[in-house]
Amino acid sequence: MKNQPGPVKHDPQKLPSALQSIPDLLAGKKPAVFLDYDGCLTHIVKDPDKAILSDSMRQTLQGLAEVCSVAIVSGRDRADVARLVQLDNLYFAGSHGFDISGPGNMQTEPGGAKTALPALDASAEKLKEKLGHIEGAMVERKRYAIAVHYRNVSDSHIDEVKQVTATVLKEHPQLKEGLGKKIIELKPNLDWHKGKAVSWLLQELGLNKPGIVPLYIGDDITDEDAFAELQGKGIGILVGEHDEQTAAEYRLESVEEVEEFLKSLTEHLSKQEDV
Ligand SMILES: O=P(O)(O)OC[C@H]1O[C@H](O[C@H]2O[C@H](CO)[C@@H](O)[C@H](O)[C@H]2O)[C@H](O)[C@@H](O)[C@@H]1O
Repeated sequence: MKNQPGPVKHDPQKLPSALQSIPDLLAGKKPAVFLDYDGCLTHIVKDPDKAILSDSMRQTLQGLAEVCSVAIVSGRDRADVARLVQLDNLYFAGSHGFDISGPGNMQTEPGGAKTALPALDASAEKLKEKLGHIEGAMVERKRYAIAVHYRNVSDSHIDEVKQVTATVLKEHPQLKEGLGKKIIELKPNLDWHKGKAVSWLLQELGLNKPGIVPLYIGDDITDEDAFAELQGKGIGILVGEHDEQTAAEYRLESVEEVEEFLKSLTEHLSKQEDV
């Protein structure tokens, strides 16, 4: 069997700004908008519980969801991100896409992650026990993932956090490692990620059609799966930058630019509807 070619990667700094490109991005089509949460809709902060959505971003999302389909695709627990966003006309894919809900009582787990629950339970307990003495280390249990946070750990203890996490991971082949901004994640060792969740939603919502262009906006390494999945079918927009090359094709500088972009997109679509 021939190897599939990988996604085309770009230098984030050289990407064109999505803000100046809305008509080009849409090319006369209607968008379906997929958004990451942390670092995209809210700034990265020290305490994950303090990453609160601003009222103005909430209003912006609500307005956009009135003119096109909008989904939040997050590494957070689905219930957590839904509670932070507080809008009922959006779709939510939590635990990196393993746990999906939406309007009309949609609630589903298409990645088949249930089998990983015992390993996740055992690992979370072990990690809490083994990392409890390290100041600033935090174990965040999501339904289908665990994030080990080291943002608030002193430099001299970060290696210990990484080593403990690697040891626990090794004991559970049902789980695999994921990386993010100052976190190491333990995720079900399955062929499922944010990109697959986006494709699943497009199919399920009847959005796989020529008149629709899927847009995915995110800032982190885990968003690369979605950017790659959309190459040739839609458009990835990277917010800021991470440490690697990106499969996104456009960029936005900051959370503020994400909001400006979403507002302009809503305005553009509302004008189209008035015609
Ligand atoms: O996919 P996302 O919606 O971007 O979620 C990714 C992770 O976001 C959260 O952690 C990150 O944001 C925190 C708050 O700003 C920050 O303290 C942390 O260092 C970041 O890694 C969340 O806590 C994780 O569960 C998500 O996986």
